[in-house]
Amino acid sequence: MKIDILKTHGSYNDFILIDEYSHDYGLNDEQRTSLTRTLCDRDHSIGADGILFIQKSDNADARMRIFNSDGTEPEMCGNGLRIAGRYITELLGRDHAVVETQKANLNVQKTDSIYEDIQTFEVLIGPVSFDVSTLPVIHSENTLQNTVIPKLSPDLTFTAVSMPNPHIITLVNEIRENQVAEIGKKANEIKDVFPKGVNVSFVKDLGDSTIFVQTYERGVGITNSCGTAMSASSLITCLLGINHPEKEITVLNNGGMVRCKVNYLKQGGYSVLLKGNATYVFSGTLDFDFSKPVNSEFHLEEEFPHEEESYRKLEAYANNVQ
Ligand SMILES: N[C@@H](CCC[C@H](N)C(=O)O)C(=O)O
Repeated sequence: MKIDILKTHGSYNDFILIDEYSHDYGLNDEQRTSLTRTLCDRDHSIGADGILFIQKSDNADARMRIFNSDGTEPEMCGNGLRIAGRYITELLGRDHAVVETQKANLNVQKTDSIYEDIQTFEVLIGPVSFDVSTLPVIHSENTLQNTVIPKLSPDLTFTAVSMPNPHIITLVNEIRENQVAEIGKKANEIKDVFPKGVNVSFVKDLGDSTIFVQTYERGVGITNSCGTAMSASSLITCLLGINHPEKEITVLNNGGMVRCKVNYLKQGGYSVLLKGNATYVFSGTLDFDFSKPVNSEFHLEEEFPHEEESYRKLEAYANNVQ
């Protein structure tokens, strides 16, 4: 089967985008899982943190489904939604779109460049909930806030929040990647605490409304960044009094930088506005053999070097802020 693909990234959280909106490839979920596992393999294929499937929607402008590199389908993806938003708005010739995701229809808007000449989109992340049943996390109280999870670590304290995919966040003085990896892996093994797994983020406050976030993603492992995790981390720093709702927070990560603004909702609760790049890397056609995925071939059609060059400048700027 011939399938067009677009390689993209949001803060170097990288995705392959497959347009099922314009092309009816007739894929079923078993095939989507097979495509994802095969193509995301960094050693033997294109490599990516996940695949974004863009589809028609009955109640929004389009629908985004995200599959993690291990083939599982999570509820949401913040960096991916910016990319889906760019793709959909360009397809429809508009600046704004409403995108159906697993738990909610979300707004995506093209906005001012986050840094010189970068395709920038903002997405409103939600619904946000601290109710432990929404992650889920097995805990004796309704919320888990600033609390030690003994099976995970005797000294780190975590806050659990769904964005609506599940996150736990800890604030630390220093981020050590091997610790993020170890705790993240463990959290995804203790199914009696996190039955559906969890994204685990370590956050360092850098002062002046700036934080650094590193995340171990459920279904992927350590990534350069995670959009819903950076939104969740911004929210947690507001709850801890380090940052403030309605004020922009700069979030640095290993893939660059985004900006988040925590909003109070009139009806109570929060949403988070996530603003950042939606960068195209290359596009091409895949000759995919579902009976023998390893035999599949990829033909490169177009590269976007100008986008990559601009993004490198943002990365250099972000490295200087740290
Ligand atoms: N990278 C994403 C989140 C993708 C889903 C996550 N791994 C999960 O399983 O919940 C983002 O940018 O939010």
